[in-house]
Amino acid sequence: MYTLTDLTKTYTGKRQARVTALDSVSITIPDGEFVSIQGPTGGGKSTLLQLLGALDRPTSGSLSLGGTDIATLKERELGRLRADDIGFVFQGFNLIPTLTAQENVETALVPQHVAADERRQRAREALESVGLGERTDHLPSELSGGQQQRVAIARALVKRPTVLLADEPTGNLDEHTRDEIMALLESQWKDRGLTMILVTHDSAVARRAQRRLRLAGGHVQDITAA
Ligand SMILES: Nc1ncnc2c1ncn2[C@@H]1O[C@H](COP(=O)(O)OP(=O)(O)OP(=O)(O)O)[C@@H](O)[C@H]1O
Repeated sequence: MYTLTDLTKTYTGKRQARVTALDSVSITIPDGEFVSIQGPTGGGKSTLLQLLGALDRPTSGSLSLGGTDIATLKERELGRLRADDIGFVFQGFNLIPTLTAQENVETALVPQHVAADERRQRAREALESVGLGERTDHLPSELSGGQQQRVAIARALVKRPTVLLADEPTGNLDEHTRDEIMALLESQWKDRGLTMILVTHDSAVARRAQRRLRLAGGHVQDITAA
């Protein structure tokens, strides 16, 4: 479970004034929940996802995942948390263009020191689970956008995380492919009992979540019933 208490993040640039990206946000996200986050540009969505993903630390307040306070972890421990527990999916897929689908998925297991044989086996299974068992030797440039996102989802899930964070995962896809990717994410969420947190500008996507949050001006609001 995530517990956020008075979570605040400010950025201080060299020349610009201080920006409060998140302003005293307090929410809990139970294990296994599917949450969507919407809101205007600059509202703080990416900042929140970065904190939830242990990619950055809050300025003040606390953020705990399963009882571990992320704000107090050392860099190495943050790295281990990211490598073991948190899968990321991005709008732009972020695949390595010179590696095949299979190799891209295997890279997620390197920080976990999984032996090469097991890496190959698990990556193949992950690609099969996203419907790409026949495409393991293709380069990203040889795959469609939807297929590339499937590889990225396999890469996020092959390490068996407890949390999946997705930043506009369907932002680069047409409506039909968007629906296919959402169906895939939802089936993986159910099968694996993941906590899934998804940032989106697309209300059709956001409505599929169990709980809908809106972030604007650094403040969070529950709009599930809206
Ligand atoms: N590294 C940074 N340095 C300074 N200001 C930043 C930094 N990152 C974000 N901000 C500011 O913090 C605020 C929140 O930004 P954030 O990227 O979290 O919003 P967002 O809701 O994800 O927006 P978008 O929908 O455009 O991606 C904005 O005012 C932004 O300019």
